[in-house]
Amino acid sequence: MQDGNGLDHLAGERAMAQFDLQAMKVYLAGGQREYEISTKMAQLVANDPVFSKEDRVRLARKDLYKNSLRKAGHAWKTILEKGLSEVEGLKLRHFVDEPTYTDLHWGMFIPAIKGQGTEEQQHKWLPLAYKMAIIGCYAQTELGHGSNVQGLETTATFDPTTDEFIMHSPTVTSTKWWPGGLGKASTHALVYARLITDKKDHGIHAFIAPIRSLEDHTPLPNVTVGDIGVKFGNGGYNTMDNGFLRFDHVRIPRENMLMRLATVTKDGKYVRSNKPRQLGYGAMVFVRQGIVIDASIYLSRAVTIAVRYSAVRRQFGNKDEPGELQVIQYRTQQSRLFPLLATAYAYRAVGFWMKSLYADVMKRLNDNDFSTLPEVHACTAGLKSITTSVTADGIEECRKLCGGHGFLCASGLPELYAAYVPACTYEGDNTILLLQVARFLLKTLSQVSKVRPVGTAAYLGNIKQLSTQNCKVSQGHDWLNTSVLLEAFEARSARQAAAVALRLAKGSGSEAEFQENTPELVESARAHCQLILVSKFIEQLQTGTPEGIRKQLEVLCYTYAFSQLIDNAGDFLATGYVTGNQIALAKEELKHMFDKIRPNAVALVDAFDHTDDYLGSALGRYDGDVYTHLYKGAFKESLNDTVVVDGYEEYLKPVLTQNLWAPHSKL
Ligand SMILES: CCCCCCCCCCCCCCCCCC(=O)SCCNC(=O)CCNC(=O)[C@H](O)C(C)(C)COP(=O)(O)OP(=O)(O)OC[C@H]1O[C@@H](n2cnc3c(N)ncnc32)[C@H](O)[C@@H]1OP(=O)(O)O
Ligand SMILES: Cc1cc2nc3c(=O)[nH]c(=O)nc-3n(C[C@H](O)[C@H](O)[C@H](O)COP(=O)(O)OP(=O)(O)OC[C@H]3O[C@@H](n4cnc5c(N)ncnc54)[C@H](O)[C@@H]3O)c2cc1C
Repeated sequence: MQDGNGLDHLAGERAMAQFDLQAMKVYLAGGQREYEISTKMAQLVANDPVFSKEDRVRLARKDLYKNSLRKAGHAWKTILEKGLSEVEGLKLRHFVDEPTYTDLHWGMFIPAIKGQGTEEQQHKWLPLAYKMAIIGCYAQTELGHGSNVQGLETTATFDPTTDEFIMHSPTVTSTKWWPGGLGKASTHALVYARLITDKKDHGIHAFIAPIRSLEDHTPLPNVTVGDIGVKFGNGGYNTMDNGFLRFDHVRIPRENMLMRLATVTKDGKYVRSNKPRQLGYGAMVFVRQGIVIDASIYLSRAVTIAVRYSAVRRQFGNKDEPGELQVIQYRTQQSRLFPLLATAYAYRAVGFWMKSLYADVMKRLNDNDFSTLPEVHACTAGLKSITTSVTADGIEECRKLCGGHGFLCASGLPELYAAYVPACTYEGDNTILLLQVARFLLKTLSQVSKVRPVGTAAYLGNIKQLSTQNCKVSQGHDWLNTSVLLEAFEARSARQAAAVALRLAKGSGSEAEFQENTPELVESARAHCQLILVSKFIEQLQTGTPEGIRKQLEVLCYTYAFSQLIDNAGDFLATGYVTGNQIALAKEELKHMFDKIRPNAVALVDAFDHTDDYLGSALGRYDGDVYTHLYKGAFKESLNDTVVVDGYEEYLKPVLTQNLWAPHSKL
C-alpha cells in the first residue's frame, strides 16, 4: 500500500521479488474479505485527522490522555455512523493504534460477563455494555497480588438482611491496582473478590461493581478511584488510564455476583455448579489466544521498519562492487534480521491456528465438554509467554539494527517498544505462565501409561521412541525435511520434560523440590512451546497455501525452525538427540535460506501491508525516502520552535558572558 510521495527508493528491491505479493497480502490478512476490510479501515483511519499520531510522544500525560479519549470517542462515533460490523470495528481500533479503555471494555469486561454470567445476567448487562451506556474494566490485580489470584484480599461479604454484598478493601495491599480503563474512564468494574457468606470464605469470585455516577462521572460514595501514574516510555502505554480502586463497605445487589459457576441464594446458601472453577479464568484465556496474532503484528511492524531501512542504509564498501553496500547485504545484519522476519510469519500462521483452537474449545464448553481445557490453557499460556517475550526483544533488536537513527522516536521503534513490552507482564507474567505449562507437562507425563495425550501434547505418547532414537541427519540437505525437523523438536522437548519429571519423581514431592527445579521446568515448557510453534507453522503451510507463495513460506518456515534449533543448540545438544556436527550442518542450511530471503526481503515486509500512517516511522517509509523525512522531522521538534532556545537569557547567557575563571580551574 503505497502512500509515499511517488519516488520509490526501494523500487529496485521490489523488482527482485520472486513471489505473488498480492496473494501473500491476502494470506497474511487471513483471507480476501479480511484483506479488504483491513485495507478499507487502514485508509479510513489514515485519512481522518482526529486519529493522527503525530506528536504523541511529545504530549504531556494529561494532553495525551485527553487526546486518547477524543480518539476513542471518535472511533465509537465512526463505528455507529458508518454502521461498521464488529470485524470492521475491531480493525478500526487496530489502526487507531493506541491502548485505551475500550480495549478492556470489549476485550475483558464483556467476555467475562459472557463466560461467567447467567443468561439472565447477560441479558441485563450485555445490551448496556454493547451500546457503551456503561464502560467496564477488569479489576483483578491488587497492589499485593497479581500472579497469585487466589491471594487476592478484596472481600465481598453477603448480607442476607438486605440481600446485598458488601465490597470492602481491608488492607492497603487489597487496593485494586493496574486495571486498564479503571483510572478515569470506567463506570463499572468487574471486581475479583473473596466471597464470604456466613463468615465462610469461598475463594475468588467475580462481581460487577458500579464505581462512577452515570450522571456526572464522579466516584460513587465510599469508592476511592484514580490513575496509578506515568508508565515506562513516551506515549506508549500512557494513553491508558491504569487505575487504583478501594471500597469502603460499598453495598451492591446480590445479583451483581456473576453466577454461572457458583450461586449465592437469597438466604445466603453457597451453591457451586458442576462446571470447573477454571472457567472463571476464561477472559484471560480469551485475551491470551489473541495475543499471539498481536505479537505477529507488532513484530512485523518493527521488522518492516528494519528491513526497509537496512535496504536504504549504506555503510562501507568492498573492492568488488562500486559504491557503498546496503547494510542488508551484511551477513551479520541478515542473521539478526531474517530470523525475526520469519518469526513474524510464524506467529501469524500459529495465531490463525490459535483462533481455531479457541473456537473449538468454546464449542466444547457450550456442550459441557471440558476435556480439552487443560491443554488449551497450557497452550494459550505458553504461547502468550513465548511470543510476547520474543516480540518485545525483537522490537528492541530491530531498533539496534537501525543504528543511531533507531534511537530517535521518529523511527517509530521506541514508542512501539514502550507500548508492547508490558505484554510480557500483563495477562500473566511470562515466567508464571511457563510454570503453568510445566505443571501441565508433568501431569501429562505422570498419566501417560493410562491416558493417551492429545492435541499439542500427543507426541508425549511416543516418549519411549523419542527418548531412545537419535537424529539421523548426515548431510545439510537432510535437514530439509519437515518430519526430520519436527522429530528433533519433539525429542528435545520430550527428553527435557522427562528428565525434570524423573528428577522430581525420585524426590519427596515437596514444594521445595519443585521450586529447586523451576529453572529446568521453565526450560522444558519453553521447549514444548517452541515445538508447538514450529509444528503449527509447518501444519499451516501444508494446508492449502496458494502456489504463488508456498515456496517463500517454506523458506521462512525453515529459517524459523533452523534459527530456533541454533539459538537453543545448548538444549538440543544436552538432550543427546543431536550432535555438534548436525547443528553445524543446520547453520549452513540457514545461510542458504538467508540467500533465498535476501532478494525477497522488502517484498516480504510489504506483504504485511502496513501503511506509512500505521508504521509512523521515517525509517520504515514505503518509499524509502528516509533522510529527507528525518531531516524534515527535526523541524517539528518543539525545541526548534524558536531559533534561540527558551532559557537562553536565564541560563545560557550568564554562563557564556561571565568571563570568569571557575575557582577550581587549573587552566
Ligand atoms: C472500539 C472497539 C475496540 C475493541 C478493542 C478490543 C481489543 C481487545 C484487546 C484486549 C487487550 C487487553 C489488554 C490486556 C490488558 C491486561 C489485562 C490483565 O493483565 S488482567 C490480569 C491478568 N492476570 C493474570 O494473568 C494472573 C496470572 N495468574 C493466573 O492466571 C493464575 O493465578 C495462575 C494460573 C498462575 C494460578 O492460579 P491458581 O488458581 O492458583 O491455579 P493452580 O496453579 O492451583 O491451578 C489450578 C488448576 O487450574 C488450571 N488453570 C489455571 N489457569 C487456568 C486457565 N486460565 N484456564 C484453565 N485452567 C486453568 C491449572 O492448570 C490447574 O489445573 P490442574 O493441575 O488442577 O488440573
Ligand atoms: C500495562 C499493564 C496493564 C495491566 N492491566 C491489567 C488489567 O486490566 N486488569 C488487571 O487485573 N491487571 C492488570 N495488570 C496487572 C498484571 O496482570 C499483573 O501485573 C501480572 O499478572 C503480573 O503480576 P504481578 O504484578 O503480581 O507480578 P509478580 O507475581 O509480583 O511478579 C514479580 C516477579 O516475581 C516472579 N514470580 C512471582 N511468583 C512466582 C513464582 N511462584 N515462581 C517463580 N517466580 C515468581 C515473576 O516471574 C516476576 O519476575 C496490568 C499490568 C500492566 C503492566
